[in-house]
Amino acid sequence: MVSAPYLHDVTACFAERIGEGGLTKDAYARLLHGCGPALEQLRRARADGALPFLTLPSRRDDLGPLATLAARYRGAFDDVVVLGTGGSSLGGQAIAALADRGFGPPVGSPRVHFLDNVDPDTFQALFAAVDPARTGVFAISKSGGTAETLCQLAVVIDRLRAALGEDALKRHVAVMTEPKDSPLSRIAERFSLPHIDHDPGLGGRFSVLSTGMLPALLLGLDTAALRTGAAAVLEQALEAKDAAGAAPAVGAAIQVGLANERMVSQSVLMPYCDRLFWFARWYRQLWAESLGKEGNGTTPVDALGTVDQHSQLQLYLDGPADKLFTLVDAGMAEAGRPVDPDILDHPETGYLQGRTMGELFTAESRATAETLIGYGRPVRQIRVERLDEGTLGALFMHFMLETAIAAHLMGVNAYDQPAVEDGKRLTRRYLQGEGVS
Ligand SMILES: O=P(O)(O)OC[C@H]1O[C@](O)(CO)[C@@H](O)[C@@H]1O
Repeated sequence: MVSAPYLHDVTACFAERIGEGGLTKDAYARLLHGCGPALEQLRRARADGALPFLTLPSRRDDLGPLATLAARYRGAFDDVVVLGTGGSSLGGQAIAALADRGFGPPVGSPRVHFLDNVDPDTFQALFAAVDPARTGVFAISKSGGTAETLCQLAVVIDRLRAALGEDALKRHVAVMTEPKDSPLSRIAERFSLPHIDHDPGLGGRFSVLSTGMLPALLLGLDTAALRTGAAAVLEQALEAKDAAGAAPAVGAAIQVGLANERMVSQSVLMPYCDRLFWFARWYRQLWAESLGKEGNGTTPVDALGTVDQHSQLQLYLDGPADKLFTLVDAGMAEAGRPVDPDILDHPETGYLQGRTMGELFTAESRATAETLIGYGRPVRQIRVERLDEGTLGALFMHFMLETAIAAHLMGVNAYDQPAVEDGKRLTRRYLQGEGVS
């Protein structure tokens, strides 16, 4: 059993059963051995700053400008719209879900809306719902050239300018992008918008501890705790005496080993916690875009317990045996009020009487894990005692490291996404009129 600060029983269910199925103990040991150089590479990258996602957890100096902007936005606006897509949006959404469960933000915070698509209907609905004078905008794009984000921003600026005048834009709109000439940085310059630098070495899907900070600050979350939780997992993994003691390395070896043996082609992340719904979406991009290269990779599937027990579990148990399951238990066993037996008094529901919702949640998570194991499916469980900024930061770092190490084992570059460029080129050609009848 491997444990890290904040995360418990990270691989327990499966690591103890290696050798029972197609992944032999020898093959697993060889992969674990291969994690040694991967960890060494990460140590070096942290020391020389080559991978900023490894140095961000211990930094605080970059938070100043974000805190200043967040304080101004909190004071001036009822609604803040975060524009951007992929890694420039999903991390922020995963963090925001900690504070806003969909029923409104905490007292003193604006409503934070993430618009990551270019559906005109959604934008129409947004403009109908917000008061321009009380609305702030934060556009995030690492490259500064993503068509969707530029189109979103152009549309929003147009609406704000019409409502408030051009001079007001610099108070209502800010951007986060690389410090270089780009379509986005030119817009910022032209309208004198505040510009927060996006670290050029920080790929979008590894940027959550940077791009997610403004949403966190707007919603009154503790950004230092997010980074401290990430730092604890990083420290534990990189200082472990061998790969077997580094939970992300164990996770990577299991995932890659099962894929090599053709035992899995999909990786299902199923938290039992609504607040981790967006975390699973964030993970989906991280795993897919980092590893899906040259025929490698497994398809990440984001699921939610208990909801998907009632929609996906039949397939998971009795469909193709091609999935690895990672269940996340967010320590809610004690939460909620006990069910009053006076209200639920049917003899068939005696098992619920006096039990809390949290107990039902936890029993279902355990029952699902054991049922999957009973069907011979590879399962691992991650337990956090309590979901908060620290444990969420820990989860982010665990999966970023696991992905980086898996990429090393597969021999692919985790930090690029060359194939998606083809579709972008074609989109540009269509919009320029080529091939459009
Ligand atoms: O932050 P940017 O540069 O706008 O990119 C957004 C997203 O688009 C991608 O480049 C893929 O098209 C992702 O890797 C990235 O997270």
